[in-house]
Amino acid sequence: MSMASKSMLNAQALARSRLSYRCYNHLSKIHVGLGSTPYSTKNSKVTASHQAHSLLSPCKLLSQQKATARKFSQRSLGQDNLLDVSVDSSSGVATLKMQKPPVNSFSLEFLTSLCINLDKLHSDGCRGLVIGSSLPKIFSAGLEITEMYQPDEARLREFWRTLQEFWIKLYGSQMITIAAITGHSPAGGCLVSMCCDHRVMADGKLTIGLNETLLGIVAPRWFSDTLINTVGHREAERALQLGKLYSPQEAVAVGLVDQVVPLESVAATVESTMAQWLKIPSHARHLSKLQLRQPTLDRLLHTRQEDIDNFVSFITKESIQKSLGMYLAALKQRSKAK
Ligand SMILES: CCCC/C=C\CC(=O)SCCNC(=O)CCNC(=O)[C@H](O)C(C)(C)COP(=O)(O)OP(=O)(O)OC[C@H]1O[C@@H](n2cnc3c(N)ncnc32)[C@H](O)[C@@H]1OP(=O)(O)O
Repeated sequence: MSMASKSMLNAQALARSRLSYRCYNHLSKIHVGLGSTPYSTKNSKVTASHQAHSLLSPCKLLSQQKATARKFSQRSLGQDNLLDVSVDSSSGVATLKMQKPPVNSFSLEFLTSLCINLDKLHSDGCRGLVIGSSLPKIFSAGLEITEMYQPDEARLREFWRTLQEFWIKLYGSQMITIAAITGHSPAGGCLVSMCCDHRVMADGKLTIGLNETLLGIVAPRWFSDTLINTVGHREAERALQLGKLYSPQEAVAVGLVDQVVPLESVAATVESTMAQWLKIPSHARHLSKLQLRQPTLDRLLHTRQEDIDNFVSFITKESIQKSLGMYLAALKQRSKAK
């Protein structure tokens, strides 16, 4: 490598480390210790495997080993039972695959794991992140409905806080984020996709959209802001009210996704898109992203507690619980009938 390109890389690395990352700073103040505090949960404890992950520092470590690194070697960060995370040591691009059968629904444990892994990849200096799914035909079915149905209030609050946190981390991420949408992506699944900088969706009988009204619930302001920022105000008005689930072709037509390709081409398309984005100086790219996204992030950052209170008071209403119960029963019925 020439001296000129070395010093440019150094300057970029320095700029990255100096960049005052408002979201992360803010979050680390608000929610320190997410990675180290055992989360007692309904079904399990989330910590052991995450702490094992945090002993590794693949991006930094491996960049020092550049001379001996094989081109495109994949370094697995291991798996917890919910996520499969690996890092390409030559590019610093991480791939995070959701693997929570049957439908990658976002429970408290799952969201906690996602937050911890995002923090880890960010602090390891990863430059890019591909979010995908290991489950065929499913990106994510959105929020785990049983978290909201007949809930324990303390857990419900933690669930919503962790969802907020995940959104804040991902929407403002310093990494280049690309969603590889190889399956259905309703509600929270669509939200996660929209947080990414670029969305590649597989063609076929799949759907994506914010369908909350179909469950009788109302997407909070930060969900709708994210949609407005993605597809524009008018399209968002219709989509939110109708709970519209778009086909891949419809989604690309309104800009909800950026590319639709055959399923077998999703990985290659994501890789070539990432390669293009990686050519842009990282600090300039990230500051440009924040210029557009920070006002939306700030709106939630300034009202997090109020948003949790609103959510809890809304979701625990008898009428809303009734709607959720009916929706869950219909899902189960449909699943049984298959
Ligand atoms: C103020 C509140 C704001 C809330 C904001 C966000 C809301 C959300 O994100 S709510 C979640 C909304 N999600 C959905 O409406 C999606 C529902 N699921 C589906 O449409 C389908 O499951 C899907 C198209 C994703 C996949 O279809 P299939 O592959 O055919 O799977 P099945 O439908 O047979 O489902 C298998 C199994 O999973 C259960 N399931 C599905 N989605 C959820 C979910 N979101 N939460 C919990 N459980 C879910 C489904 O009932 C089946 O269970 P079993 O009957 O036990 O097999």
